[in-house]
Amino acid sequence: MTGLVIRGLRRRFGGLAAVDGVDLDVPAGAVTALIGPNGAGKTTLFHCVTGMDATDGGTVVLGDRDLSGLPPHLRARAGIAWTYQRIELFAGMTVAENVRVGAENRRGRPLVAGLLGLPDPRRAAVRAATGAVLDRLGLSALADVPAGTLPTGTMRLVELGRALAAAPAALLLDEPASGLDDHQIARLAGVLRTLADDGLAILLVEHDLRFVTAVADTAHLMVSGRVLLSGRPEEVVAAPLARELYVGEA
Ligand SMILES: Nc1ncnc2c1ncn2[C@@H]1O[C@H](COP(=O)(O)OP(=O)(O)OP(=O)(O)O)[C@@H](O)[C@H]1O
Repeated sequence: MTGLVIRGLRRRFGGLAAVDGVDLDVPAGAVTALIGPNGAGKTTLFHCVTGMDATDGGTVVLGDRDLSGLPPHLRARAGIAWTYQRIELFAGMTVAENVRVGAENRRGRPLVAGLLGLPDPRRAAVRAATGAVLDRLGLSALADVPAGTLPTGTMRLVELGRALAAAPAALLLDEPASGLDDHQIARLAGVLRTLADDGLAILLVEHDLRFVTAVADTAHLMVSGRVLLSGRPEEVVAAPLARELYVGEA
C-alpha cells in the first residue's frame, strides 16, 4: 500500500499498555482519523509513529521504507511531517520564514551542502515551494507578518504550511482543530480534503467529532491502547460504544 502502514505497535509505561498492539493503515489519497477518549493512547501512538517516543514493538512503514527504530529527523527526511497540538512556531520569524524552514528540509536536499552551509543549488525551488504553500493556504498576504502576532487559527495554518513545505508523503496532525472557530475549521477541512485528493496520506488525531465526520474518509476508535472500531466516520461516531465513551466529553 502507498501511505503509512502501522503493524503491531506497542508502547508500555511501567504496567500500563498505552499502545497495545495497534494495526493502522493510513493510505495515500485519504484522510484517516484516530478518535478516542482521554488517555486512550492516541498521542502516544502519534509520537511512536514520528519517532519522538520509543516503541516496545511493532513496525512503521512508509511506502516501501521501514522506518521502525529511526529517529524523528530521519523519519521526516523519509517523508513524514507532523504538527502538534501545542503550536510550535518561530514566533519572531515571519510567516514566510516559518514556512521556508519546512521548504529547506524538503526531501532530497543534499545533506553535505546543508551541513557545510554551502549555497543550496535548489534555492529557487525552496522559494517556489514556500510561495506555493503560502498561496495554497491563503497566507500570501501575511507572508511578512511575524508569526507570533497572529491569532491561533492562523498560526495553526502556518504550522501546517511549514509541514507541507517539506513535501511529505504522510502528514500527521495532532488535534489541528483545537482552538479554531467554525470558519477556520471549515477552511482547514477544505485544505485537508484537497491535500488528500492530491495524494497525501493524512492521519488526524482529533477530539472534534464534527470535524472528523466532515473531513475523514475512515475513522478508527481507540480505547485503552487498542483500536476497537474502524469504518466510515459517521458510522464509527454513531456506534453505541463511541457514544458511550464520548458522553460528557468535549
Ligand atoms: N510519558 C508517559 N509516562 C507514563 N505514562 C504516560 C506517558 N505518556 C502517556 N502516558 C499514559 O498513557 C496513556 C495514554 O495517554 P495518551 O496521552 O497517549 O492518550 P490520548 O488518547 O492521547 O489522550 P488525550 O486525548 O487526553 O490526549 C494515559 O494513561 C497516560 O497517562
